Amino acid sequence: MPITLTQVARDFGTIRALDRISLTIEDGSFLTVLGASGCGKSTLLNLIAGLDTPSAGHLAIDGVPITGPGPDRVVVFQQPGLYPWLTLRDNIAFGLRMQGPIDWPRIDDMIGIMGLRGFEAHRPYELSGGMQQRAALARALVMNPRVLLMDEPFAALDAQTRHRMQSFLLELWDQIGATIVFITHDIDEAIMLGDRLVVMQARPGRIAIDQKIPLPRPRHWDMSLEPDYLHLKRNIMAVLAA
Ligand SMILES: Nc1ncnc2c1ncn2[C@@H]1O[C@H](COP(=O)(O)OP(=O)(O)OP(=O)(O)O)[C@@H](O)[C@H]1O
Repeated sequence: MPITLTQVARDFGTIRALDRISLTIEDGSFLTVLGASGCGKSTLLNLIAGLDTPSAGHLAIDGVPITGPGPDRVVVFQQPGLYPWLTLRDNIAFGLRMQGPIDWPRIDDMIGIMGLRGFEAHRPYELSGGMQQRAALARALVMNPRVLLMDEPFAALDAQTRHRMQSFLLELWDQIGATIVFITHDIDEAIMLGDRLVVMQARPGRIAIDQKIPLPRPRHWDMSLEPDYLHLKRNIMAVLAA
């Protein structure tokens, strides 16, 4: 069952951050949301996460109104936000503490999947940026969310690490089958990752493009030289420049 947004608006004082957003996000799909700074991307994500409430319209998941955060929806931010005093393993387990006894074998499996084995006892400052972000992703995934909300999760990484993390996320998504809503400033990242792409425009924040990405999976970077890809990218650039 999908996430549905119906005529959603969000005002901050006189600023209309989002205006009449209607969107259906299919279960298990990968939606990328692209737009210039200030067009309401984070506001949209926060509403889906239940961290904020709309000024008008409504949001639902499986037809049930979203009234607050829930364990079915987990957010991954640009900054990994690991606790500096905890080891990598304890950081990853942190979210599960609230839910009763920690399933340590599951934590250790996730550490393996993330390629972090051997670093369990390290503190965040002893890890590279990419490793910290993988730990943040692991911390989110051990919660077994149906929906992963990602707010520019790779924006702070260098280009190479970013490419590695993008490929890694696609492989992971293939295995976990969660719905992903992924916010980015980066056109190539938006096209390369998503099944579907929403491009937003600012003041007020509105959907300017909402379309399926016509590229087969698995994705490869050399697809970015194909005519379909370049055509889509050119259309998006025109909208972003408008
Ligand atoms: N808590 C808030 N109080 C007041 N204004 C806000 C608040 N949150 C967002 N806004 C305003 O709403 C608009 C949309 O902000 P939002 O952070 O959603 O944009 P964004 O597309 O995520 O930007 P960026 O890419 O820079 O993160 C902006 O004009 C912002 O100043």
